[in-house]
Amino acid sequence: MTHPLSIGPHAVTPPVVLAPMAGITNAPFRTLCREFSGGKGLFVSEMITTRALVERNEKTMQLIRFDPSEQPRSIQLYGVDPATVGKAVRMIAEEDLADHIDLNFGCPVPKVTRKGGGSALPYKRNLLRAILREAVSGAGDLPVTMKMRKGIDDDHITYLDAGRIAVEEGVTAIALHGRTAAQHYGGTADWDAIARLKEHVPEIPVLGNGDIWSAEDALRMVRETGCDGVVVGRGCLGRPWLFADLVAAFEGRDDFLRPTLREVADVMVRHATLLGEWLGDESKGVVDFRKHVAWYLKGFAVGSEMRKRLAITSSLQELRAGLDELDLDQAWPVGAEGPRGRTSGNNRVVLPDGWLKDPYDCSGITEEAELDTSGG
Ligand SMILES: Cc1cc2nc3c(=O)[nH]c(=O)nc-3n(C[C@H](O)[C@H](O)[C@H](O)COP(=O)(O)O)c2cc1C
Repeated sequence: MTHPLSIGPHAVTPPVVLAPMAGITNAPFRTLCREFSGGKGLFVSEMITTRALVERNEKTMQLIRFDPSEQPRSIQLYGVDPATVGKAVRMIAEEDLADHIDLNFGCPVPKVTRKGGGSALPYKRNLLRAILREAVSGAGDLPVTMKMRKGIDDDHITYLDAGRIAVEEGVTAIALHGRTAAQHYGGTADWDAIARLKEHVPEIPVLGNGDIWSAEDALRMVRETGCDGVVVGRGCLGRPWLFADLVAAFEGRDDFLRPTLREVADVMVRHATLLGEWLGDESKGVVDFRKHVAWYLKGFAVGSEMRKRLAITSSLQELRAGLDELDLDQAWPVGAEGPRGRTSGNNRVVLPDGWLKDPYDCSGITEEAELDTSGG
C-alpha cells in the first residue's frame, strides 16, 4: 500500500523532497529549487544542532530563517540528548519556527559518530526511542519525521529495528538513505533496503534516498521499492532545476530541462544574489556561492583557469563578467547528471569506546556530540 505524503495540513504532491545538506540547503537554495518545482515538494533545512538552538546561538538562529514563500517550513534537527531534543522541539512548536521537524540519524562524519551521534545513534535502541518520544511529545501537532542510514556497517544493521521503534513512538514518516555509515557516499545505495523497510513499516510513509541523479531515477526508485516518495540530495547540487524535472516526471510529463550554459549562468547569478540577500551582504553571498561553481559547470567545456577564476570571485559583477567570457551557447552536456561532491568509499566508523558491546546500554553518550557538527 502506498501512502500520500503530508506534513501536517500540507499535502506534499508530488512526494519529492530536497534532502537536508549542511552548508547547502539554506533558504536561498531551497527557494531556488522551489521556484523550479512551481512550489511543489518539500524542502528541508540543513541540520540544526539542538544544543545550539536552545542556546539561541546567533548563527543557528540565522540558519532557521525561512523565506516567506516557504510553506511548509521544514527544519532538520540533530541531537543526542533526549531532554535537549525535547527542549528544542518545544521551542520550535511554541514559537512557531517551523511546520515540520525532521530528525537526523544519518550523519557519518567521525566528529559526530565519535560521540555516539548521527548514524551511530540508532544502534542504541533505547536512546533512539527516548529521543523520538521527547520529540514527538514536544512537537504537539507538528509532524516529526526521521532520516537514517541502514546502520553502522554491514555487521551492524539497524534500520529495521529503528523503523519499528519510530512507528511505535509516533513518527510520521521515515527517510532511508540506503547506505551504511561505513560507506559514506561510496558504492551504490541499496534500494532493496528501502523496499524491505517499506514492507517492515507499512503503517507510515517510507521515503527512499540515495543515488537519484535524474527524474527517471526517481520514478525507477518508486517502481522498484514501492516507496512513498523520494529524497534527492547530490543530484540537485548545481542543478536546482532537477526539481522541475522531478515534478514533471511524477505528473507524467517528460519535458525535462536541458539548460544551455547561458541559462545555467543566469541561475548561478540568481543563486549568488539570493545568498547575498540572505546574508545581508553581496560579497559574503558570492563567497558562499564559490563552493557551487564547479557543480554548476560540471560537464561544460570551460577551461581549468576559468573555473578557478570563477571560484574565487567576490562580487556579483565579477561573477557575471567572468561568466560572460564563456561560450554561453553550449548545450547541456548530456551525461553531466551524476555524482557531485563526496564519493569516498568504505571507511571505519569512529565510535565511542565499547559502543557496539550492548545496543541497550546508553552510558557513554555525551552531549558534547551536539556541540561540534557539520556535514551529513
Ligand atoms: C554536502 C552534504 C551535506 C549533507 N548534510 C546532511 C545533513 O545536514 N543532514 C542529513 O540528514 N543528511 C545530510 N547529507 C546527506 C544527504 O541528505 C543524503 O542523505 C545523501 O546525500 C544521499 O542522497 P543522494 O544520493 O541523493 O545525495 C548531506 C550530504 C551532502 C553531500
